[in-house]
Amino acid sequence: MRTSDIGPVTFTGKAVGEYDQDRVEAAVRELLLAVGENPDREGLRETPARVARAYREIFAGLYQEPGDVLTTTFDIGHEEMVLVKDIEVYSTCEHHLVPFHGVAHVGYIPGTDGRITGLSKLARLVDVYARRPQVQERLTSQIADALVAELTPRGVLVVVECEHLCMSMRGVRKPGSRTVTSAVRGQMRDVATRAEAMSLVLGR
Ligand SMILES: Nc1nc2c(ncn2[C@@H]2O[C@H](COP(=O)(O)OP(=O)(O)OP(=O)(O)O)[C@@H](O)[C@H]2O)c(=O)[nH]1
Ligand SMILES: [Zn+2]
Repeated sequence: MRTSDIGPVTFTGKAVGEYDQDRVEAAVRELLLAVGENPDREGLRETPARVARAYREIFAGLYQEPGDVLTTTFDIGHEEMVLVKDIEVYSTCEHHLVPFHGVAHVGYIPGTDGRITGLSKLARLVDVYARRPQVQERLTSQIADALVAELTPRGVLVVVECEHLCMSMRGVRKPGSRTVTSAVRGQMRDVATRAEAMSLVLGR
């Protein structure tokens, strides 16, 4: 567990083993057989290997830590809010293993040392947690807690808005519905600060 001036932080959801390409390939072949398909027909012959390569990418975040991407920090003495909006999110619902996708808005107020990180690093951090089997609420809070631990900022706000294909293409079948989750830490909890951040998020 790591701590920061905003509070204790735990990270969960990392890989418990190594990515096993051969095993994924065998499992996809088995899945195709189980749904009644013929994995040896021409169009499917390469599919298990292809899916195994794709899953390596889709679940790459299982093998990364926030510290791997929040590598570049600058001490420029900037103490005001920094917000990156509309960071594209592609993740995988851990209940049905189908995608959910949308955008994340990530904002923070630097600590008293004025230490900031590269803007692209915020988007990379989103990917670390999105590229895992996920639920949207955990994705949102993990991004916030990682920023707290790595940057010791005075405040953090993360808003994630996604459409879940498990709700669109199957099940309740409600395409177009969007789920909004937020995680607020430290001084971003102050009513006026939070209102300023939310107005920046919503002012498209
Ligand atoms: N809170 C939360 N729920 C999610 C997320 N992704 C999917 N779900 C929900 O997880 C629930 C799983 O419910 P179950 O009843 O176990 O599964 P199911 O029978 O396939 O449910 P339906 O989707 O309603 O058909 C569903 O209500 C999904 O909408 C997420 O990111 N956060
Ligand atoms: Zn789902």
